[in-house]
Amino acid sequence: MAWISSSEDHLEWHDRDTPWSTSAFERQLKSLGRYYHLHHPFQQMMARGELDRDQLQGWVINRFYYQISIPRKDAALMANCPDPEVRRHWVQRMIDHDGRDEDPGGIDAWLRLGEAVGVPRERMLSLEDVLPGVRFAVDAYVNFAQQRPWEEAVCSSLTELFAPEAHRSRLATWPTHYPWVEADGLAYFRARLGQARRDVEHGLALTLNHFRTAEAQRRAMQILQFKLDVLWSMLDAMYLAYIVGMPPYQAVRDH
Ligand SMILES: O=C(O)c1cc(C(=O)O)c2c(n1)C(=O)C(=O)c1cc(C(=O)O)[nH]c1-2
Repeated sequence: MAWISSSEDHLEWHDRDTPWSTSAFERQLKSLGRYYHLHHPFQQMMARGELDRDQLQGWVINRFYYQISIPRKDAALMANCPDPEVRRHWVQRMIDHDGRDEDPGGIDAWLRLGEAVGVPRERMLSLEDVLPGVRFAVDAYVNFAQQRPWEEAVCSSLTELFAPEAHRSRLATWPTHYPWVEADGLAYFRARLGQARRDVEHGLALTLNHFRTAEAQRRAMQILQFKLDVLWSMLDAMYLAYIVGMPPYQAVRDH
């Protein structure tokens, strides 16, 4: 059985050689939002308040590996990009995560989120509870940015089109469902609402401008689907470990 990332059945084409107009291309990219990790059963459970403390902690711990990898991904993209105009803009993403001067940045905000859900900094920084499947998925994203042309790496960041809805959902549901999480911990999600909007305007404009032929636009759709696969696979690994109760090597340990 083919899963969605190997199928183009859901795309609307006039014919395979005619590119979409810019607005149709944008619409097609946005249509992939239906595969965003917001709709994964793990995040659906999170939004319904069905995760216990260990499961919520597991998500925060594993997502930390994503958080620390994003600026490495952005540095790789910039290393491949000869255009100073793009780099001047893009560098802000690294500053958002790594911080500068008085601003401790997004990685630090995620560590504070960890503390708010009861995970000490040292445990999160140790990365020892990061699941192998999450590592592989996140590393695939960093490798992609290292190995592919920078415009493809820009396109791969476009899942951020859909991220504000995920942040908003957590801000809306956590205080009710997880009242034991200290409210300050949610600052990361709040900060991302504005940052993601700014980032995505830039990334989308670059993508719409660069991928112009029908073939290139198909490639852009595949790239965005690849990134959706990264995010979905991370949650698959977490679901298996924390919801099904089958972390790696469980079967071996049980014998
Ligand atoms: O919490 C989320 O659901 C979520 C998703 C994504 C994403 O779609 O990749 C990002 C973020 N958050 C995020 O906070 C963030 O800084 C970010 C950067 C990027 C990227 O690909 O460059 N994605 C995301």
